[in-house]
Amino acid sequence: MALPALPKAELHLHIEGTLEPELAFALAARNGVPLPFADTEELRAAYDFADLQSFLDLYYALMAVLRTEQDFADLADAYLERAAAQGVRHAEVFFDPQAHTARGVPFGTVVEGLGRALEGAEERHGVSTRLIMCFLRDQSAESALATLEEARPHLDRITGVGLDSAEVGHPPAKFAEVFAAAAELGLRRVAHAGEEGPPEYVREALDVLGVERIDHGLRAMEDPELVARLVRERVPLTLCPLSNVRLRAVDTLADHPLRAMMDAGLLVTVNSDDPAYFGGYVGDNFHAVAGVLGLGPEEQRALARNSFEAAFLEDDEERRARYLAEVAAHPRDPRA
Ligand code: HPA
Ligand SMILES: [Zn+2]
Repeated sequence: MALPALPKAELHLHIEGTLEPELAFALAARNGVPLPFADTEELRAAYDFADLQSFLDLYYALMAVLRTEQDFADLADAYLERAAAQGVRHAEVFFDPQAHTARGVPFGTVVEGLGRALEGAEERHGVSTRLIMCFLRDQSAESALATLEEARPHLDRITGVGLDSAEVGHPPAKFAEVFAAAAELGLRRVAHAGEEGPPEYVREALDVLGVERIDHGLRAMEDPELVARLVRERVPLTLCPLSNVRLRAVDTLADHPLRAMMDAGLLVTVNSDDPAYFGGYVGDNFHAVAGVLGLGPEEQRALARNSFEAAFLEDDEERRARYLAEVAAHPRDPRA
């Protein structure tokens, strides 16, 4: 008998990156949107990325099939079902509103569709949720500010803001004003930094944007002083091992610094980033690193605890305590 999946929170997940080829083709048919691929097999064959940008090009192109509130609800519900099957009890979900509004899909269509699926997730899948709106860092600061304005009527659905898309050449400081405005509105703050960009971007995200978690943060390891600070301040890092291999931030999974980061005392978590594109959901990421980096059951349990500690659950500490108790009570594998 297989053991039940280890309970965990997923904190770094782009909902548009959960668009599986089968759903992409179903939505393309439903909406009459042509796709430049003959079938799912041909589409999957395109998932051979050289770097972040080569992935982003396909990621944005495929979003063309997402048009209606129902499309966004279906996308999120499909993710939540898969995530629940891999032990996810709490999911903090990113979305990229500018990628949709730029092609004529209203902000409200996106957020109401996603919001509908997320609010039903506890009952349908046993997963609690938060929604985090990301600004595209390769767009202008003005566009980010306009997006925050569009979000105002929907803030009851949005917990925080993030920063994603092409990193190099777009330092966090470019978004100082919109992050300050988001903080004024009571929104939590995170940012991608140190995926392809230098350690300086991690420092800037903390000092200029006031972020509470760093998404990726891999390249922080090049800067021992920064590592010491991240340890001292217990800044969570949301790592995505399979993503890092697919986008060539690391050569192979065996070269991934996850274990070194744990050993350095960093508060790291394991996440899936864009699971439809990178070969696995969060449980698959756990299995892969456990096998290749030799993480035993207690180390995996520590990663699961970290995920609940790093979650934005300050408004529901009872729930956080319940999830941590589930991790503690998770049955030990008698073979381990
Ligand atoms: O891995 C990523 N990095 C930056 N931006 C992104 N947008 C979706 N996935 C990613
Ligand atoms: Zn990401």
